[in-house]
Amino acid sequence: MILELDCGNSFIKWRVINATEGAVVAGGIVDSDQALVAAVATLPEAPRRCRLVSVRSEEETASLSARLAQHFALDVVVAQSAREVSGVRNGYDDYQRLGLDRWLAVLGGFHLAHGACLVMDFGTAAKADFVAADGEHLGGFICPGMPLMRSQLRTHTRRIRYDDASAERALSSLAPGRSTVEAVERGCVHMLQGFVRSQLEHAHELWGENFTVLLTGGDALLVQQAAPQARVVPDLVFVGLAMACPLD
Ligand SMILES: Nc1ncnc2c1ncn2[C@@H]1O[C@H](COP(=O)(O)OP(=O)(O)O)[C@@H](O)[C@H]1O
Ligand SMILES: CC(C)(COP(=O)(O)O)[C@@H](O)C(=O)NCCC(=O)O
Ligand SMILES: [K+]
Repeated sequence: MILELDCGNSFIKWRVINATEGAVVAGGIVDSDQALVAAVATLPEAPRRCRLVSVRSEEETASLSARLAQHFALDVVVAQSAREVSGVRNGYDDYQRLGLDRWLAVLGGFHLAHGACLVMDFGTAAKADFVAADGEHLGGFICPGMPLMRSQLRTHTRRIRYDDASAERALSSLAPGRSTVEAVERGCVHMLQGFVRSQLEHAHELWGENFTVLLTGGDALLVQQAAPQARVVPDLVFVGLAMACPLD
């Protein structure tokens, strides 16, 4: 069994795969290292190996690795930046600066698309990355995702205040809001969908009709209607993680 982790700025996504077939046997989303340890401790069979990607600080990533080594005697392989993997070339001037979650989503996206692709990831931040048919990563865009937009409005205004349960209810429609919570939650979704449409336009300018669109991240479903042709791949970062960190 292999434990795989995707440590984002808000949540740790984890799953356990069978080392031989790669079948997913367990998984979940947790908001702390402690909660991860607790979840893994309840598994019927302890994982023997672990690979992870993190966009957290070096210290946080090292501390999580140490905790996993201590609790489960796991050897942890941490994904590292690279100029090129599996025919995909990192497009950043300084390849080490490209967020590792973006890099792995790009690797996974190109692998699944077998050609030009637009990869969009909706987590704490919203990210779009472009990969040409020859594997060249052309770069991308980063803007605030749903959690950041929402918290900026709540923090920097006096009268925008609402709870998580009403936020969830507000997203049952995208019609003009008739309350603060509806106006904000739906407004932010419209911002993200606008982002998606402009990335699609850019991809059309580059490649005409010849490209694949991949959506991932915790908020991918909020934007799906803006990209009806897109493939939603919730585990896209894990696809790239396996490519960047083969364990055999
Ligand atoms: N089952 C879930 N658990 C937690 N957050 C979720 C879940 N499904 C969707 N989300 C949403 O996903 C977003 C976080 O996305 P994620 O890709 O995990 O971010 P990050 O990688 O930056 O930590 C949040 O806006 C959250 O509300
Ligand atoms: C852009 C990000 C903050 C996204 O983080 P996430 O939303 O996945 O938590 C992360 O990919 C990152 O720290 N990138 C480094 C900067 C860059 O990619 O240019
Ligand atoms: K992420």
